[in-house]
Amino acid sequence: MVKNKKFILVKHFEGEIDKSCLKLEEENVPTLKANEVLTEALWMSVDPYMRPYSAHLPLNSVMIGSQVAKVVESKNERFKVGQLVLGYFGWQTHTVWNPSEMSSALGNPYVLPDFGDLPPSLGLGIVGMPGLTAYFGLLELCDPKPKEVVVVNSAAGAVGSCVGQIAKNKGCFVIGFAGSDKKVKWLKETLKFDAAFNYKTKDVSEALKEAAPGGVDVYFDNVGGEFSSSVLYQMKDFGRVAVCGSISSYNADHKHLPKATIIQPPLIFKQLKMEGFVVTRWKKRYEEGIGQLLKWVKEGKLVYEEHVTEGFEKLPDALLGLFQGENTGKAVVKV
Ligand SMILES: NC(=O)C1=CN([C@@H]2O[C@H](COP(=O)(O)OP(=O)(O)OC[C@H]3O[C@@H](n4cnc5c(N)ncnc54)[C@H](OP(=O)(O)O)[C@@H]3O)[C@@H](O)[C@H]2O)C=CC1
Ligand SMILES: CCCCCCC/C=C/C=O
Repeated sequence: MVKNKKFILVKHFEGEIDKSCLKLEEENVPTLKANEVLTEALWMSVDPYMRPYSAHLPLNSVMIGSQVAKVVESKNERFKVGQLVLGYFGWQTHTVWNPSEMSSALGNPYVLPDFGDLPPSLGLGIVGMPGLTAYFGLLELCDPKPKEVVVVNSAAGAVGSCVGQIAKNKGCFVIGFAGSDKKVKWLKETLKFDAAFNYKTKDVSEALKEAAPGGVDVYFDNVGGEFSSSVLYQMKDFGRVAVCGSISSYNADHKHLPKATIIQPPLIFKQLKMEGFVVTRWKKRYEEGIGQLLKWVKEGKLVYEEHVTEGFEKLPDALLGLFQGENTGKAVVKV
């Protein structure tokens, strides 16, 4: 009998990720019915959204998340044994699913395109949801032009590293912020960012005055809070701001949220455009985005890094690691 291992959310997180909120269970995998598919997870994703989105997950549900999985049995002619699929199947090793009954809110499971020699785990990262977030968020909301100054934070992470590289490829002057000197070195030396700073040791306003004395045209925000207030005061007139993430506040108590400097003065007097977004807005264009991102990776125009944690049982540690800045590039778990 095939066994499914799964992590159940037994308590909602309060404050930092607490591993005891997740319980590992095992169950028998049921026999397939007509039209059903059985997949086995190969690579699992850990993403910051898991912290805020899990607050709405009913207790005792399988923890949310996407995975790259292999079709191991199929009674559905659209999915063949051996194919690799990307699906939001949650934190479980084996999933029985009926393609015609899957929810489409996040985008339905799809067969990965041909990655050639590239690892299939990229389907969770630069050629997956984080890459799409960078691609659509930056290009659709910020419309960066050659020579414009683009600032991105969490810049050595999955989304940020892709944002900075797309902006570089568009001919922009790119400034990244990350949480360690090692990450800063990677941004400058490998990703060829024009400037990069460790926000833990360098004041953000001072850094921007040094690197972009004329001001910032585009700000791609992954962090929020006081960091963002600082950047907004350094924007040029008619600057564009994509509000992608707010990881600095995901662990905060929503009844006592941290305060940040007010942002209305620069928004008004610099006539800024600031827009929040969720990547699923463009789910009808995912195929286009994935095709473009994969092409850029194959052409060497996008460089990727992965932070791999070994072992399904280590998923909670890997999720916690995101909030401790452990990862350079995309954090994934090899099952
Ligand atoms: N709107 C959308 O549709 C989407 C939004 N997102 C958002 O994009 C952001 C980046 O996601 P992703 O690229 O997957 O994750 P990352 O790969 O960037 O990993 C998270 C990183 O966040 C940084 N970080 C953690 N805690 C803090 C903190 N308190 N203050 C500042 N930085 C912190 C750490 O880097 P460091 O060492 O630099 O501190 C860490 O490595 C997140 O906010 C996420 O929610 C992601 C996907 C879709
Ligand atoms: C419940 C799965 C959500 C997937 C969409 C990701 C959007 C991320 C937003 C912020 O991190």
